[in-house]
Amino acid sequence: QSSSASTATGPVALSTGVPSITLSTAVASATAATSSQLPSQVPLPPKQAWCPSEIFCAGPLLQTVAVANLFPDDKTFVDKPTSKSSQAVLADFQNISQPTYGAIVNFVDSDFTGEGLELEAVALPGFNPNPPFLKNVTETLPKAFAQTVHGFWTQLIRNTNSSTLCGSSGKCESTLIPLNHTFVVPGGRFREQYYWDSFWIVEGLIQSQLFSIVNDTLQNFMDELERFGFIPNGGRIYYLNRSQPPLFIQMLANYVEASGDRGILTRALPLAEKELAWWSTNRSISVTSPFTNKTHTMFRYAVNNTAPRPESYLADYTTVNSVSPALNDSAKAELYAQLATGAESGWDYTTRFFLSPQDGLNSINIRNTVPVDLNSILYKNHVLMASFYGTANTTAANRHRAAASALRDGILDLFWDSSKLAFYDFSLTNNARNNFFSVATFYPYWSGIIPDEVLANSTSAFSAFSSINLVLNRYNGTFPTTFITSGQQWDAPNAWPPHQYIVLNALRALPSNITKGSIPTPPSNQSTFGLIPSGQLGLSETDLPGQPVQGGSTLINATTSGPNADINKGNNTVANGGTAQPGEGWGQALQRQLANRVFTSILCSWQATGGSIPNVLPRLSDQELNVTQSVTNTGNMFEKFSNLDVNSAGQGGEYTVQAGFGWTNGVLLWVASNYGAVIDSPKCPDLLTTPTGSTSSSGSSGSSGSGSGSGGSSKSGANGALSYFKPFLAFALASAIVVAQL
Ligand SMILES: OC[C@H]1O[C@H](O[C@H]2O[C@H](CO)[C@@H](O)[C@H](O)[C@H]2O)[C@H](O)[C@@H](O)[C@@H]1O
Repeated sequence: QSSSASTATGPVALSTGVPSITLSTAVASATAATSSQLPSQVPLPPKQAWCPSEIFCAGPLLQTVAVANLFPDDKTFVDKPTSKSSQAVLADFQNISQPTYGAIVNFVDSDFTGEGLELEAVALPGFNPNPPFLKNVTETLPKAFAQTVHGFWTQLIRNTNSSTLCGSSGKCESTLIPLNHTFVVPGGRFREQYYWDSFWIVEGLIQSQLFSIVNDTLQNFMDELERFGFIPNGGRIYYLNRSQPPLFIQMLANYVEASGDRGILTRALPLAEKELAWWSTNRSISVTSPFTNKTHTMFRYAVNNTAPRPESYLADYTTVNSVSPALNDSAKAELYAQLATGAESGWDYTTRFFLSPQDGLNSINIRNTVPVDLNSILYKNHVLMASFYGTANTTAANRHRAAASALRDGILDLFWDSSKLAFYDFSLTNNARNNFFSVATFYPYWSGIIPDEVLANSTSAFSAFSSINLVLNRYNGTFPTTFITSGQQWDAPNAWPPHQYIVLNALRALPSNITKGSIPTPPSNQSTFGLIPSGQLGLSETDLPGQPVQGGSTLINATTSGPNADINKGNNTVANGGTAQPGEGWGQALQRQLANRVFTSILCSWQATGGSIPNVLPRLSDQELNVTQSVTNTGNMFEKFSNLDVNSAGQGGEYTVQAGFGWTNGVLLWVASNYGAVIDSPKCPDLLTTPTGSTSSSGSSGSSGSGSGSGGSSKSGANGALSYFKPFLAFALASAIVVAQL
């Protein structure tokens, strides 16, 4: 990226009583001399029937703007409504005689407006600043932080406001899918409603007793089911070829249980059936087990797509066109389909779904993978549907019970490895279990599937969960997505809030008779790695990611094996793991420790980026905040975290780490509500003296910790730390080189 986009930031006029949001509108910026011609382009991909816009979907206009690389984030352009009618925009594009950088910048400036302008902030009527769940939190600082985070909802509530487009003519075009009801956005570049994010947002809203917003969220999803037959990845037309992990039924169940509103089921049950039918028709596959020879109907992510994702056009175009030797058209189409499928899984992207990790993203093979998490989610959906119908409709209830039972058989047959005591994905390519360990191993427990070997006794149950013990002892932060450091955002060292929730709920699902007794001690001269069944992680101890520690004046990796590798081991507990409770078993101890780490990670990274609470949590000094380039910031609630620090955001992937952030708020509130009695005040590292300081958290997306950023993504943000930019710069540089070569 030879020049960065600048950001025009201005307050948006809002009516009284509505929280003010700041729209940061990225300004197009040429990445070469304005008079230079754009790089030559490869032939256009086929038009995508599901995405007919001639402006925002695959076609000459989008490819030309993408190749010009005007914005640090590909999503910026496709989120900019036009400022003229579609016909006028297309005519202006046709009239560009010389496609120079300058001509494309002028075109975008004159024909498009600010990203996110079709949205408006909405007040939360009757917002209660003191929700009852706060009574569950004992200590002063955790309680004050939970209350602060509860207040962040006010910054993330949106309505569609198409009237802001094109004055009163209403003929301008935007990618936003208008929604009839209020919704909650994740934050930062994610300006629209997202499917699986909403599950954790709903969990938090339930703690906050904001039931009408949960109802609105569900009504929007039901409208989408009526309109499209499925729930799209997110609220933009460029997401209309794919869904995301199907958690609608589970949101519905949690809402009905918390609010008592069974009335919603009249509308919801037929639409839930419609969603399940969509997954069966479009995403099921018959798999004959090499272990038992039984045939199971299972589910996979599988998007039909033969073009770059519009919101990541240049990224996909670069990935596909830089493979060496060059791919033919059908191989390109297959890779585009795999990339879109990765996005459908919610894990975009991860080594978990790569055929050969050394070939990286080019080898993504998710369409030929049967994922343990997706099938566990669908199993639980059927269990919940059976209970919704209950005795009022025993035929339907029995149908769902049978579907759940069949899926359970498939999950235990295909995914469960009884010698390693772990669940793994099934590879259709190799007709075998993938020997790749990830946090997805905990989904079946969360869904209520507990293998007999785990139920057998406390020793084998602990073995199945021993990786959590390793993480808490060996690393400073929370449970990583995988143990492979790849630069992809769903790999180490990134730890995502939703997954901490899954791990905690997996532990909660275990019966108490197998979680009694204290956490086992490793064999002599071994670390907690020695408690993990042989081969479970698929890595030797020394191949695990290193944990940086201060070594004199520099950072070095902690010892990688033996007892000293457990750098966070304390007396009866782990650092930032709370206080051991009388009589707690190992299951409760692991939950208490992980819940404290989650709280610590979120709070410390917020404080390190300028967060403070009057009379409870002082604002750090400018000298300290300068370390994270957060002197003018008020704290970031990050979307993902590093498991190497408790005050660091995650990194990697195709966009910079975002702040806001819906699911982080949701998980924090859920943890506060469920573990508040055992959450201690976090001990945040000193930014000036600890190794974490030099690489730790800072503003990322230009949004404040309160999640107020509704626009303005990433690199152009006011407070971005260089450490966050590095992966992107490497990617951008690679993109520029490839584009230049084309
Ligand atoms: O623009 C790239 C991709 O961004 C989204 O994915 C990431 O953010 C989502 C919102 O928080 C989250 O649901 C997903 O798990 C993240 O990986 C989007 O969902 C992708 O479809 C999109 O291609």
